Amino acid sequence: MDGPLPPRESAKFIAENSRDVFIDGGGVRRVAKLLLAKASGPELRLGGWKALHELNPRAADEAAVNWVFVTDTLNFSFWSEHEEHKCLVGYRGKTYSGYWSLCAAVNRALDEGIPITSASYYATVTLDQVQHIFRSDTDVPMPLIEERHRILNETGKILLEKFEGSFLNCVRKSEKSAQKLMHLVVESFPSYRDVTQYEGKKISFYKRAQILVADTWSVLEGEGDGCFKDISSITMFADYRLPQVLVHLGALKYSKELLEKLLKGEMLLYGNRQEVEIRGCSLWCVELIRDCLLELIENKGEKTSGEINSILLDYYLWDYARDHREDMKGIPFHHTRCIYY
Ligand SMILES: Nc1nc2c(c(CN[C@H]3C=C[C@H](O)[C@@H]3O)cn2[C@@H]2O[C@H](COP(=O)(O)O)[C@@H](O)[C@H]2O)c(=O)[nH]1
Repeated sequence: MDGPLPPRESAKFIAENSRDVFIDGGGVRRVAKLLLAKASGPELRLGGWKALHELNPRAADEAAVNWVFVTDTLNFSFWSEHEEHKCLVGYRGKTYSGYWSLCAAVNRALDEGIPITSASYYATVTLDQVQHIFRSDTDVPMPLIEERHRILNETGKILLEKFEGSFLNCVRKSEKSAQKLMHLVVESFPSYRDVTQYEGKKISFYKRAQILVADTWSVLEGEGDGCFKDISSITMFADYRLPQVLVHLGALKYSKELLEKLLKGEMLLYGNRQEVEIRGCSLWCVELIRDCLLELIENKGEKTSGEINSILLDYYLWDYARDHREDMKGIPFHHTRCIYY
């Protein structure tokens, strides 16, 4: 049976057939120009992953790779129905929300002597222990906590059975190919199988598998086992934040009907046509921004610190969304509750 279209081809197909989400060529060029000004800065380079984010591991060793694996295994669905009422985690004097609340909880557990990044621990961790580890400082728990527990047990058991309990062994089996690692992750771990249908075709986004490869590349600083020769074949990660920031920057537009639905906070089911169009057009939009940016860099003869790829653009735009939360308040993000992003 033939597999789904790969993410990049899926996104192109969706963008060509989309009925409620559109890419704005002028907006794409404006975003590329915004990024051109940053091309030689600290944000658009591999080192930013550690330099700009205090919760990410400093090391580039096996423990750091297993930290990335467990956080990206749980890297989904942090949004809350009411923005002012959400899960928060305090860690070392700072309060974290969203994705960072997950990282803060992982680091807090490690500080408490709980080996949350060890497969031999999370393969049999109980729901009570998971609720304690990811406890919130507010009365709003981290969303999908039961699913997170189920996925930890499932993933831990597979990592023990197939990769002697360490994700670094999985990385080494990929022989420094980002594509091979992405497919090995999707084949081995069911919760990473971010695939659905669109207009009769099987399509894939593999959002968590792609960000896992990207974060592995980042934590290993692009060297040794993390020196993936095809890292630039990884696309942006189709989550719920990137669409919001692309609309805010004018590179993506919604139909009136879809915008009204999102402004009302209506839920979209995973695999729903409009949800797929939001994710697919966002992915394709970032590919076009990257192409435009690379052209601008070449025309300007701009020096960059290394190859600019969709991963670095994605990281930058995601961080931009975090830093401009207030400015983006009027732009809705789509509400889909699932384990894939
Ligand atoms: N496209 C894209 N989506 C990303 C990330 C990250 C974390 N990566 C950072 C960590 C280290 C690196 O330096 C990266 O900067 C999380 N997410 C997704 O966002 C959503 C959470 O959003 P909020 O509710 O605002 O926290 C959720 O779907 C989550 O899966 C990314 O980078 N790109």
